[in-house]
Order: sequence, then structure tokens, then C-alpha cells
Amino acid sequence: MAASAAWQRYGELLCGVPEVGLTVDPSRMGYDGAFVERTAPALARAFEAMDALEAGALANPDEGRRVGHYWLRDPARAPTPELRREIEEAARRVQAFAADVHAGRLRPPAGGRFTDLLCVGIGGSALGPMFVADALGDPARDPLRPHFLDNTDPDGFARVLGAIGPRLGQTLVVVTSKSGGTPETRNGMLAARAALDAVGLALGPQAVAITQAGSPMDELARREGWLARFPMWDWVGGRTSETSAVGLLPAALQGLDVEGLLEGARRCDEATRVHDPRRNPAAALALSWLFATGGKGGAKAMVVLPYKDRLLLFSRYLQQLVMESLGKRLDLAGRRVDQGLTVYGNKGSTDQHAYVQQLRDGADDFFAVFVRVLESGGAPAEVEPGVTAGDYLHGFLLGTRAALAEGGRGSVTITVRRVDARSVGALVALFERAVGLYASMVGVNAYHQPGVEAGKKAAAAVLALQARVVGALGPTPRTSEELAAALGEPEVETVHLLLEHLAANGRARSEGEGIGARFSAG
Ligand SMILES: O=P(O)(O)OC[C@H]1O[C@H](O)[C@H](O)[C@@H](O)[C@@H]1O
Repeated sequence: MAASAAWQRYGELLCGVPEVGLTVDPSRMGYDGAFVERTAPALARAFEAMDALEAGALANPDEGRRVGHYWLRDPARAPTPELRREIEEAARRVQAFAADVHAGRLRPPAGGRFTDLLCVGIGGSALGPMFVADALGDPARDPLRPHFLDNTDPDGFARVLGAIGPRLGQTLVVVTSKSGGTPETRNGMLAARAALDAVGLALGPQAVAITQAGSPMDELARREGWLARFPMWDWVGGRTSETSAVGLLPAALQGLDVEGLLEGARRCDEATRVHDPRRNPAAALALSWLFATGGKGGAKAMVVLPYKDRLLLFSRYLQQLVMESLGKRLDLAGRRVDQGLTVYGNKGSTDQHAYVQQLRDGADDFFAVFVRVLESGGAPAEVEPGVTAGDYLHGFLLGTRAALAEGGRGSVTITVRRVDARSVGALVALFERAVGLYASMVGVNAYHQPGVEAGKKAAAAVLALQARVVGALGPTPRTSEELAAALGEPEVETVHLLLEHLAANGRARSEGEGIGARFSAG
């Protein structure tokens, strides 16, 4: 495209959230006015569905739930005065709790003040807090140092707890689980409990729970008299919970600007409620996705490339928000659609030295979303006369964007003035709404995750089989096939993999190698 035409398109399509200094430029996706016209009816329906959702409709029909994350940053929009009060009360308690910790009014039983924060949670109960902690944190200034247990990996537990080391007694443990029954989170909590036990300390007096009222986690925290319990509601999905206590409490404890985060999200919500596709940045994103994919799952992936180290975890956060929301086998009418939008990416310019070669020259199976940060930050030192390291970073972004355009690859560029609480809040809200609008246009429920259940059930079945395998091991070495036959178990391969795992961990004895190995009681 000629430079003058590109400039004109840029001017026509650029939109944003001026109060936050955020813009979205979809001009390099390549869609034209005719596309906007053609998709206008679908987008109009999506706007209406979003209005109804914000007004309290049962927007998650499969689970019969309302979808209320937008109320969290504008509680006056909550559909009932009770809900408004609950939201405001939770936000107030988050701030008060963090202030008490920072002022030393709440102290650890072991003495001194809280110095570290151990967040235990997974998925939506971890990705937002991790992203925000990394984007906004400053170890030299933060009153509490954040750490995360977001898996059931014993080696991972040991690594994080080892890094906390002698400060464990001054570590506030925040356990987050909406359902209060997620095994990985339970296991992380048990690892924290065991580490505290080992130094003669109890978990409860230095633990906090964020969970739905009445959940198993809530009951445990109540029984053991944990320091505090904060609410999650059934109308907030894990992947859209960053502006609930799930995101706000860790951020407040870390000393981050929670008000700014909420304000950025609220300002973005205001700008993305507008029904005009040319002025609504979330609609610009959703239309860009629709143009790239043709509304089909698996057509093109979204490569998220923030040129800023602080935004490294953004794509990881977006993977859950986008893929768990849009990756659906059935549409709202129950038809098989196999929807989805694959998300990957780390950061620029780092990724230019890894896979950008393929983006430029290889398979045409993606579009890019650049995140451009105007203020370079850090020291403005020159690396060459008149040129700073930040100039290089910015130059590499514009260069890659141009190189992709030359190769006929589409891109959207999101610009923020700086990485601060307001822009991060706005980025979260921008993608939340883009996901909602796109889901409406392609006709899927963005707010449930039926596929995740299948994996959980299968894992539970594997653990049940493991118990049977352990029970079947005796003094006489037997092959996996023999043991499976003795159990009447057709899944010989699973039996074999379980035996390898048990043997590697000293819970079975093995002789020989490979599929002919023989196993006995350990
Ligand atoms: O917060 P929790 O109930 O522990 O759930 C944690 C995560 O696990 C699930 O498997 C869901 O797919 C996620 O959406 C959720 O965020």
C-alpha cells in the first residue's frame, strides 16, 4: 500500500481511550469500509448482547449465571443495590487489609513484619495477578515481595519456598480459588503448610483465602481462623477476575496502585461501550480478529508482541482469557463449530531473534498484535551518538511491523503512554470486551469452560488407577502387561506409564528397561 494511503487509513481507523492514553490502530489488518458495513449487523447484535450482559442478563446460559466483571470497576452498574454494596465492601476491605499489613497493624506470629507474599492459585486465580505483579512491580520499592505457586510440581514448590527461605515466618500466604476445590491449589497450600510446620509455625495465622462463600477452601479458612477471607462471586469468571479481590488483593499487598488499575479498566469500559465500530477500540480488535479468521476457529493465530519487558506475561494472561473463552466445540445453538483463537507470543524485540523469521517469510497463519509503549523508561543513556536503547526498541517494533505489512501479514498496534496501573487496567478491560464482542459475533458462550472438566475427570481416573496399580504390586516382579491383566485393566499403556512414574519416585522397584521392564513393590 502506498505510504499516503496507509497514512489516511491510519487516521481513519485509529481509536482509543484518550483518558488513559491508549490507542488501537487496526489499519494494517487490511479490512475496508465494505467489511465494516457487512459486519455491522453482527456487531450491532454483539453490542446489544453486551449491554444486556452489563445490565445483569444470564449471559452464561449453560451455567445459568450472570457475568459481572464490568461491575467490579463501576459498582453503580451492578444490577441490585446488594451486589453494589458487596462489591464496594470487598474493595474497601482489600485496601484496609493491605494498609493494616503495610502499617504493621497486622503482624506475623513469628514476629517482625510481613516482608513476602506467597500467592497460591492457578489459571484465572494466578495469571492476572502474576501479569500485574510483573508489569507494575519494583523490588526496590514494593513493601511485600510477591511469589507464586501455580502448579502441583513438588520441585516448583521447593524452588519458590527455597527462595523465600528464612523469611517464611514473615510471609503472608494468599490462597485463591474461586471453586475452593482445585487440586493444584490445594496441593500448593499443603506445601506452604508443610514448610511452615517444619519451622514450628501454623498456616492459619498468616493465611488469607479468596474464594466463593461456602466453598471447601472457605470452610477450611473459617475453621482454622485464617487472618481473613475475601469473596469471589459466581458471576465473576476466573479469567475475568483481575479487578475482583483475586487481582486487587495481591496488587494492594505488593503496594501497587489498585485505584489506578480499577480506573484504567473503568475508563476503557466507558470507551468500549460505544456502539460505533470506528470509535470503539474493543470493536476494532474484535473486527480485526473476525477479518483475520473469517469467524472460523483455527484459521489464524494471534501473536501478541509487546515491546516491553514488563509486559512479557501479557500473552500468557491472554492465552487463558482468549482461548478458554473462545475455544468451544459447540455454538450457542448447539451446533458443532470448533471455535477458537490461538494466542502466543512473548516480547519484542526478543522474539525477532527466535520465530519472527517464520512470521515474515513462512506460513501465513497468524496476525500480530503489537503493544507499543511510548515512554522508554529506565536511563535515557545513549548507546550511539543521539540514539538510545529505547530508540532501538521502538525502531525494531516499527521495522517488524513494516516488514510484516510488506509480506502481506496483518497487524494491530496498541499504543500506551507508559506501563502503569491505569494502562494495565485498560489493557485487561480492552481484551475482556473484545473477547465478549467476538464471542457474540461467532455465536459462542465465552463464559463457560466445559472442555476443562474432561481433563480433570481423566486425571481423577488416572489417580484412581494408580492406587489400584500400587495395590497390585507384590514381591514378584511382573511386566506392565501382566499387572494390567491381573487388574483386568485394558489401559496397559497407562498402567506402564504409572509404573515408570512410581519406580522413578522410589514407590515401586523396576528391573529391565522399556516395555519389557518388570515391576515389584518398592
Ligand atoms: O479459581 P479456581 O476455582 O481454583 O479455578 C482455577 C482455574 O481452573 C479451572 O480449571 C478453570 O478452567 C479456570 O477457568 C480457572 O481459572
